[in-house]
Amino acid sequence: MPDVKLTTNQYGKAENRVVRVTRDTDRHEVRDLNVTSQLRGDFEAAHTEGDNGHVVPTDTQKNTVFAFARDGVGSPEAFLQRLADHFTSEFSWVTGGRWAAEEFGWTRIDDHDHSFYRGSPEVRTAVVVRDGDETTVISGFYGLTVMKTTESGFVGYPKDKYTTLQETTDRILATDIATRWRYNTTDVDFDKVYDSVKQIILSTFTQGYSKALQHTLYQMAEAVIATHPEIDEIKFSCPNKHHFLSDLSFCGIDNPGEVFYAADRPYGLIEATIQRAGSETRDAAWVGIAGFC
Ligand SMILES: O=c1[nH]c(=O)c2[nH]c(=O)[nH]c2[nH]1
Repeated sequence: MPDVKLTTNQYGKAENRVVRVTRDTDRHEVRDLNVTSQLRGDFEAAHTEGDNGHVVPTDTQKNTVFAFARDGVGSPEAFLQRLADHFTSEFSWVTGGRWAAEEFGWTRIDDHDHSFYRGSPEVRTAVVVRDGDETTVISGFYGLTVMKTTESGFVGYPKDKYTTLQETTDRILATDIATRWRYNTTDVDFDKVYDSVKQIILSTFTQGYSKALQHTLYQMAEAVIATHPEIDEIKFSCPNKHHFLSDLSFCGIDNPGEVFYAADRPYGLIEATIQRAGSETRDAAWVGIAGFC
């Protein structure tokens, strides 16, 4: 046998689809989550000896998620922290873990009391990483598709023999916003800050002239960090959903920026992390996030 040792490990139940209906009154409320629970700690013997004495079953983790939902869910970030508190206090060898959730938004149909449609374009995300006494909360969303039909351009880039792109000062800017932001505290009204960050991102997208998607992402990040002292870092991953002006000259028709061909691939992929100057990093908390953010 080669000389090996166990290094990083975590385990749990992935993608527990929990739908919590609050029906204290006839006007029901819905929270619809996809929750993943993973424990970290002393699981050495399970791997090296097949000794399951420390292995809280993934099935138990799943049951705990559903049992906790019975007491109400609240924000996904608060729910995940309750799970973290439980597993790290109940089992002495569980020293931390990673709890993640997606949340799907439901909107009332005609303001109806108990009928909804999947009304939120974006999927909300939350991650809680517990390491001993340290808790890191990362929130975000993906799938928020936005477009502005002018006030965007792209000029001043280097040109070489492979460059065919024409400079433009009037183009469509469209993207699917994926973003995650890291809090420097757990003392947060997470639902309220989520709504605020989403609104800041959308408002910033509309404002002013975009010199590039990179420029716009940076302005969104600056605005979020300026408004929210509890946020130290924000990441974006945004495809540049190209809209090419359709050349109608073949049949003698002009096209003053009105008919576009929406290409689906290839697409530019613009990704950036913007951090509050002087703030501490928590790079370990980002491990496990698929892709850039
Ligand atoms: O906003 C843009 N950023 C780029 O980096 C880029 N590259 C490109 O061809 N078009 C664009 N647009």
